[in-house]
Amino acid sequence: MDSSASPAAAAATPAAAADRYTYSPRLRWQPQVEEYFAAAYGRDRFARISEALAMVESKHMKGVLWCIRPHALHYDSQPDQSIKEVIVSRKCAESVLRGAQVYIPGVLACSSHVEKGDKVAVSVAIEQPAEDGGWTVDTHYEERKGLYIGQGITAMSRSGIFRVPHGVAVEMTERVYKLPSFNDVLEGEIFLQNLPSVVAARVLDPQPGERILDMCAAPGGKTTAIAILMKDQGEIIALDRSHNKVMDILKLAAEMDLNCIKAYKLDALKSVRKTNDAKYIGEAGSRTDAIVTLAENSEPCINKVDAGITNASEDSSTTSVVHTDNKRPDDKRYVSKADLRKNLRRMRNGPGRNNCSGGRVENSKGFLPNSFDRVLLDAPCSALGLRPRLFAGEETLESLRSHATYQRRMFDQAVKLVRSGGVIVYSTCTINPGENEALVRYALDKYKFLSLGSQHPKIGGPGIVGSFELSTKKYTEEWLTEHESQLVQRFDPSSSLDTIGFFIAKFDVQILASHCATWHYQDPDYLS
Ligand SMILES: C[S@@+](CC[C@H](N)C(=O)[O-])C[C@H]1O[C@@H](n2cnc3c(N)ncnc32)[C@H](O)[C@@H]1O
Repeated sequence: MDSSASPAAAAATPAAAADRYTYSPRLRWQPQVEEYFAAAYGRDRFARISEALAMVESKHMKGVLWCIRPHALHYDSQPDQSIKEVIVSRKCAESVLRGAQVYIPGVLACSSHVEKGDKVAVSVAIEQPAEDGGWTVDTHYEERKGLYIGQGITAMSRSGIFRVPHGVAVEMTERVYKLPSFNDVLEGEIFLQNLPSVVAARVLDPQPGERILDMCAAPGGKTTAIAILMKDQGEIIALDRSHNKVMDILKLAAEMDLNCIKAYKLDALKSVRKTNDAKYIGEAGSRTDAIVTLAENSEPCINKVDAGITNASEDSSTTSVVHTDNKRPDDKRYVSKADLRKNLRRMRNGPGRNNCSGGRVENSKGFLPNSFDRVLLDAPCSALGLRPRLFAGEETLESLRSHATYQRRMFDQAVKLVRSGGVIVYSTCTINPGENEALVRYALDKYKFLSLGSQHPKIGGPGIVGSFELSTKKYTEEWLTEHESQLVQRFDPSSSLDTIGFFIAKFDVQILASHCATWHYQDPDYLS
């Protein structure tokens, strides 16, 4: 925070002031990234996407579309007084645009002589290109035209703002986006979600009684949407690697009175349980390997166990005995009885909130292969579809590629965990084809038993066709064929739906006839 900084003096003429106090930011990208996206989308479409990303998306509620546009705000300072202004950081501004107040850590600069209760114009300082080729934030930046986000009343004087570490600095009274606040409105009754997230849960098409894995679940928006679609019957395992975020999932599930959700802290990259027979699992390029493991070491889903063999499971004779090597009968491996008992206790106690006691969350050791009917991988990503975004220059081609690598590793886990005949839904909130279409390409090329399934509802547009080759020819990225592009859905922020940028692919897992017998064990009809 630069306490000595003072924003530039007010614009000289009323016309210049009117021009300056508008909201029309230009999103900046790293040049190579800009080239890459221009190649994927075409220059004009990418310019429109870029413009849309800097704006707040429309809200959809119960079929009602709240279409919002920034409106011009007349900043009326007292006659004969210079404009009093507060400059905030980009992150702070992105929150303010979504309805937050200006908090002290977000204030970068403040006009001199600002007292508590003064009306101030609030503008944002965004990274500008620096001479060394990097980016710099300049609170004195003279041309802060089009970076005005509203006005408010200061909660303390200028010296207070730079002395006190926390708290509200400016209570916003006028915003360029007039968004209704839903804070604490109908708590537990409604949970606001963007349209593509709701669509992703529906595309998964979870059925009551099924066992679902939500690999990256926090804060639980899609998890709870899935639970509602399942009428709270069945089991949803919701994972996140962050303890506090798992708490958020459990809190949301409790608020919404959803009992079929079990949330665990687990790194999704380790979500396939390491059993001693891991060598059978193989690199799942071949489905047969994975299925052999299931046949020998199946962990039926809890609801299905409930349907028929609950008490029998407590009998030690039902403990799964796994021969890892036929030539060495002594070398038997047992799935821990303690784990089994713990699972049974959990079944008796009921799922959901019981997982959360005294602010602690359960860790999970992972899950057995082929043990889920459906898997949702709402992957951590570059988030280049989230709006409003005021700067995108921090992403490089290398950082985008590293997101893609991470997602592929997670997808590999999803493939191992889903059962034959099951479904995987992969989604991201980024416009980056490297994390979307290129992931689909990777999946279809690597796993021949996967195919793209048709999606319902389908309201997004098609995927991107073709490939990208970096001019140095060291890097090529393959996207989709024309046919495949029609099966995925892409939410383009610049389209008339006016949503965040989002991508959804649905994969159907082929049923392999030669292993049908394996699935009887998991079939609820068979168990009951
Ligand atoms: C896109 S958000 C998920 C949003 C969520 N599905 C929803 O609808 O509310 C991605 C989540 O992945 C989690 N995450 C990132 N890396 C992870 C990992 N290796 N294992 C598990 N969770 C991870 C992050 O903590 C974050 O909460």
